[in-house]
Amino acid sequence: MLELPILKMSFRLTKFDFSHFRYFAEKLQPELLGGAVAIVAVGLTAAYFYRRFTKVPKRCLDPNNFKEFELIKKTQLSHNSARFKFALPTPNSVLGLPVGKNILARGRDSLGEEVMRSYTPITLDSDVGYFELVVKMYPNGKMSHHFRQMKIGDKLEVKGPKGRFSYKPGQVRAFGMIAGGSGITPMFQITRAVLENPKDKTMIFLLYANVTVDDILLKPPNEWNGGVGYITKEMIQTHCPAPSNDIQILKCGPPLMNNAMTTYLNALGYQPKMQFQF
Ligand SMILES: Cc1cc2nc3c(=O)[nH]c(=O)nc-3n(C[C@H](O)[C@H](O)[C@H](O)COP(=O)(O)OP(=O)(O)OC[C@H]3O[C@@H](n4cnc5c(N)ncnc54)[C@H](O)[C@@H]3O)c2cc1C
Repeated sequence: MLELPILKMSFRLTKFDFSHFRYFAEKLQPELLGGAVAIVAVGLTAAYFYRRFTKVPKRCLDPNNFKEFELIKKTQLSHNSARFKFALPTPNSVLGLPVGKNILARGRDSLGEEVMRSYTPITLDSDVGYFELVVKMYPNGKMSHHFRQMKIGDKLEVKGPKGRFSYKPGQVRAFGMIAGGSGITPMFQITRAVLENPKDKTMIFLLYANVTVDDILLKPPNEWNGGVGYITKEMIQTHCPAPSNDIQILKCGPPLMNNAMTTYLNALGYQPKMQFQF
């Protein structure tokens, strides 16, 4: 039986505070309405001129057409994974990918046949002028072949955004994340978005399983000393938020792992709406 090392992290933050919004709602009086309309009008005019005269970053993705992006850097992370950095058309461009969404990449397998696969950039739209993918390449993988062959200056065809998951700050009190191998990428992207927004108080608990320690993607540079073994029902119980309407468990791993996690989560009382599989 394969032994899977497990990386566990938890980010403890406090509940979102809406009290100041409630204060304004309760104190709002009819005589203030004229002033409010005037303020809204001034606000809309300011927004128009802001958009007209400032450089709003250009979004690059097209959901219907593949667009080409040039590979500008490739960093080998382990024996079978690498980080790919692609340039956007201008230094001010942003990819235009909402948090939680993914892209479709098109390439050629070893027989020259067209192949398309989904990937989740580890960058956000706060990263201007480029985007990055972390890709795990399998020995006989079709798209893996394409990525293995890519050289600096080559172009990758990409379209999107795609995906059923959408993320808004404060939509849940806590996320439990269960990832395997390259399934860490959507978790990484969402975690970055939460941690980089000081107003977002969402708590995050991560269980991350890999075949060997060397396979752990995006791990901190210092020595890793997590647990060993498959993710069990008991680990979920210990490390993930308990079933509740204000939490969600996100799953992203190989099919067998996803199926096992769904069985455990169901048995632990997590209703389908509390689970999401990428
Ligand atoms: C929404 C979404 C986002 C994704 N984001 C990323 C990402 O950011 N980075 C990334 O590296 N991958 C990501 N993937 C996986 C990616 O889409 C491909 O499945 C993966 O790159 C393998 O494609 P391939 O054509 O090389 O392999 P295939 O030719 O499809 O398969 C070849 C072999 O690899 C095995 N294999 C394929 N995928 C997996 C897997 N996930 N785990 C274990 N074994 C597997 C198959 O069983 C088979 O034996 C994502 C998948 C989805 C659905």
